[in-house]
Amino acid sequence: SPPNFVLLFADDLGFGDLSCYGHPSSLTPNLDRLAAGGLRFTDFYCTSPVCSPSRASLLTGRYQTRSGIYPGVLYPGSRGGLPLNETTIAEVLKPMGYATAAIGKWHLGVGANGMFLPTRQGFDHYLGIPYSHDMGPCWNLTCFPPDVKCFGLCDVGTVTVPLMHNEVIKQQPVNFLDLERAYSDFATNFITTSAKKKQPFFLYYPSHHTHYPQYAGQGAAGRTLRGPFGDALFEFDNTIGNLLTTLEKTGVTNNTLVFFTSDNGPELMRLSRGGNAGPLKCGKGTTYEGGMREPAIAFWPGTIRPGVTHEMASTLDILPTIASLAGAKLPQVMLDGVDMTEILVNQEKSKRETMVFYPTDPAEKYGLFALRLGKYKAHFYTQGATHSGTTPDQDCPVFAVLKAHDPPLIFDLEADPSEHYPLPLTGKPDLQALLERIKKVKEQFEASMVFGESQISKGTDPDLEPCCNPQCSPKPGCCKC
Ligand SMILES: O=[N+]([O-])c1ccc(O)c(OS(=O)(=O)O)c1
Ligand SMILES: [Mg+2]
Repeated sequence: SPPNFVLLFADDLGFGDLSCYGHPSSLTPNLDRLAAGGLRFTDFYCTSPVCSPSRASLLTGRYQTRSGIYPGVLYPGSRGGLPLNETTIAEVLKPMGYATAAIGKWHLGVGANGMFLPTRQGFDHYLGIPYSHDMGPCWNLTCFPPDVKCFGLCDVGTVTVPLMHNEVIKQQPVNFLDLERAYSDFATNFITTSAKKKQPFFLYYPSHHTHYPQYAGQGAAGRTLRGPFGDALFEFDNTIGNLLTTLEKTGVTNNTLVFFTSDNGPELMRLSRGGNAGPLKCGKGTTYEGGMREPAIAFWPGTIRPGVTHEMASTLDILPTIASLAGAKLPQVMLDGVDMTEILVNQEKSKRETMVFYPTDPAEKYGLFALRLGKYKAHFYTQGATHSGTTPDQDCPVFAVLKAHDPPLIFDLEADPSEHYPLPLTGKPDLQALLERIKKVKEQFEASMVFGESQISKGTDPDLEPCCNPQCSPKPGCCKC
């Protein structure tokens, strides 16, 4: 019978944040269990150093430049969103009879009359906050029990954060202390209902954890050595435990692929309340490894043998892989992802030889900033980012201005995963040959790339911000239910 899929997507979680990736004080027993019983990736990439573009690529198998989710991210009042003519993983699976649900952070558009929401993109059910939970004032909201206010101000001047059920606002502002329990119950009910009906299901759970401002309810707050960030991560891990228990109870564990990864690198700017990129350079907002190499785990007892793979793979590859495993038709569009079933099932080599790195704000005149070819990473442009500020590495903060490199900086990521030691190209014939290959790959990629109309350049309209009592005034403060 066709396999079920559970796609777990963390927010702003770094390559070094999980206990099974070496973090000394994080507490992630369920993710560690997935890693021990599944395939842990060491070279897995997202496609953008920030949220919305990365999520667009995950759900479509296409770079964000093709679907138009660039530059930057979507906001509560954005006019644009993931174009409805893009085919999401949910839409690939619906014709095969799958039940589909999305729970958590959408961040691919709300739009007029909720036209871009998950229920319009192939998901039967949605419960969540349609964008980052800092996109609304949080200084007066409770993030930890009994009444510890959230850290920082978040975005003042827009509506408070809404919890939506399908296309209806269920709560505004959301109560962060009850949120994870609501997500967990919604998810376990969805799994149980589908399993009882013997209907194959796709559960997409893009958690808000561990995005700023961190929050955690009873049972997670104060439970980890790592403090607030660790408690938020522990709450996410606990929900994952609930999902695994439900898969067991409903007897579908051996017929379900669980895949975990994260949307972009950690916010180093939050100091000890931020994430950790491990040995990788910089973090969120940059095209260094710390901004785009993510933790990733594939779990499917009886089908995927436990182990670690160093093969290169990406969020782009998840749609083609799920389509192949479900026997579903691929969308007839230019896909950038490749099927990685052979890596999962036979620990084969990856079909992916290259990975392209776009910055937060891609532009046709610059094109890709960096690319990886085999073990080599070439940077044609480098730039720091606000989200990667406060680290001792002077390449990471926003005052590390845009710099072109011709010839590109080239690193050997197997000998030097931290991108410390650029290879000396002069007088080395074999490196000159490598440089030529890299330039050829870049040319071919850029020739294939057609930038779709920017959805984010359509701007924002305050009237489009989700408001639970739209007739009220004065906006946005009156939107409370
Ligand atoms: O890249 N950005 O321009 C950007 C702006 C505001 C955010 O809150 C943000 O963070 S994100 O939404 O979690 O990616 C990113
Ligand atoms: Mg993010």
